[in-house]
Amino acid sequence: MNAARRVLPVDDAPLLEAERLALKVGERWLCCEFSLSLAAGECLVLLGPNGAGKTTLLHTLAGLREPTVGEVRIGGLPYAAWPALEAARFRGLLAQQQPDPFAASVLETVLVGRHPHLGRWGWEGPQDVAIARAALESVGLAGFEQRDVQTLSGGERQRVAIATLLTQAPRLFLLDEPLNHLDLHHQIAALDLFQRLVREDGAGRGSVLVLHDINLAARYADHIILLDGRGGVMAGDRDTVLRADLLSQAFGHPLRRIEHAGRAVFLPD
Ligand SMILES: Nc1ncnc2c1ncn2[C@@H]1O[C@H](COP(=O)(O)OP(=O)(O)OP(=O)(O)O)[C@@H](O)[C@H]1O
Repeated sequence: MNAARRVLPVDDAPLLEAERLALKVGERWLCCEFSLSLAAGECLVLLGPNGAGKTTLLHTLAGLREPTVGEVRIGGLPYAAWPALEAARFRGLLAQQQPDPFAASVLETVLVGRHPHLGRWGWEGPQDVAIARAALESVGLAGFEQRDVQTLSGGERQRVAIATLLTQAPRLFLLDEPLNHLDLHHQIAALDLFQRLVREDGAGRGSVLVLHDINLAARYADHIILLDGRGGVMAGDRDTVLRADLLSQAFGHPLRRIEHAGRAVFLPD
């Protein structure tokens, strides 16, 4: 092995760090300076009203756009230090939309997740197919392999997208509205699945989720970043940020907090 080759990631570094980050689109500041650090085993949820900047922030954390101010690091190093394929094995993004311009089978679509892992010639082997099949099974889509993705329902297509990300098998999951199109059962199943993966001992995984449901955020998040849509950011542990007054201000609608079975529930007035 070439001794000069950089070893990624840095030992014991947090999965994800943002230092003194601030984001601007056009003339508008989406968020003022804040910092975050996500360790293995943790889940961070991004909350805020429409247009507040959640997707822009997630894409910045994914390395798809430069921060206006500050720095993002994964595994202890800025994206510029990561070769693209190694970064794709470390972090994976579930995008908000899944465009399907061409006909393709569900299995072919899910196998796209293996690309960062393939050898020089880019052929998928039996092991890659087995990983893809296991991912489809874990989202309840065993038996859908040969279906054309263009014929799927919205919820089925979303679960194919989740299976594609599982097939990619990154350590850091970045999920933009992963519950889009999912019914209640599949919403909980998807969040439980990612929680299990993140909490698995020794796996070194973590997750960042954009959610619209405050109660699901209260149930699954360790940390919350709440964008108020006016450039304000509240970042911290779940119980520090999930306060009725802060949420009411950010969403522009009064909310009340109720304790039920040891769990905080937020109800709109
Ligand atoms: N290239 C751009 N030029 C101008 N404005 C932009 C650009 N990209 C994003 N925006 C604006 O930045 C704001 C934040 O967008 P973003 O998609 O990050 O919001 P969001 O919180 O994810 O919203 P939603 O909950 O509706 O999905 C929006 O008002 C959007 O119109």
